[in-house]
Amino acid sequence: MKAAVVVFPGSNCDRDMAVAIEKIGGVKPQMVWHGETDLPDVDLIALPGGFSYGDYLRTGAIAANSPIMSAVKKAAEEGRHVFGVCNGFQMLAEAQILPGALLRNSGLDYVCRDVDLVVEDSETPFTLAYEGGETIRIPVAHHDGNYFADEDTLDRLEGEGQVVFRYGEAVNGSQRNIAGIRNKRGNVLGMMPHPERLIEDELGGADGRRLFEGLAKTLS
Ligand SMILES: NC(=O)CC[C@H](N)C(=O)O
Repeated sequence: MKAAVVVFPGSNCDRDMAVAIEKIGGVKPQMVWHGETDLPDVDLIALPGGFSYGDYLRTGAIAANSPIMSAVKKAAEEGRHVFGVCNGFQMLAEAQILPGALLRNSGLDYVCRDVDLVVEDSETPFTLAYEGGETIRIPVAHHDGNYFADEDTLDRLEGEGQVVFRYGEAVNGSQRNIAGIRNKRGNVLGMMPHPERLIEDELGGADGRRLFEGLAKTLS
């Protein structure tokens, strides 16, 4: 699987993402600086977690206006796979590549722990190695993970099967416990939990591994 990981000032999960892609996908991804205007010819573009621009203004808002994001938007429209984790999801929402917004956690605290996550849709290219309805354990680490959208948008997301992951417990106040959504076409996924942090038992668990296995299967 040919992949690129976009790096922003303040990214801190870019290396973990690159390691997961290389270990499971078999090919070292290209690291692309946010100031570039073109993406390499890849099948997967990953927007990693972190604190781009120190989360100033609103988290993900400045990164969403980086030069590379026009290319990311175009790639998404062309059907290439785009995967945003945590700060990457916040950027996808700010860039309006995915609907909704990630607000401050309802408890106003930074939540950093493993959480139960229900795989609502196991038919996306990102989740096909999971069972539908399965509960997995994946870490979260964020202060702005409280997913918000208006009721019509939420109903549409649910109706079209675009809710891919839902928290199996109270985490951050997200509407309808939404933890991850996809676009209508299914080639863009944004999620707050970090599957790239849990890809082997030595790290405390491997529930994140199958996401990359699914991608590798789809994109090989
Ligand atoms: N791990 C991360 O990507 C942190 C995300 C983010 N900037 C927040 O705390 O909300």
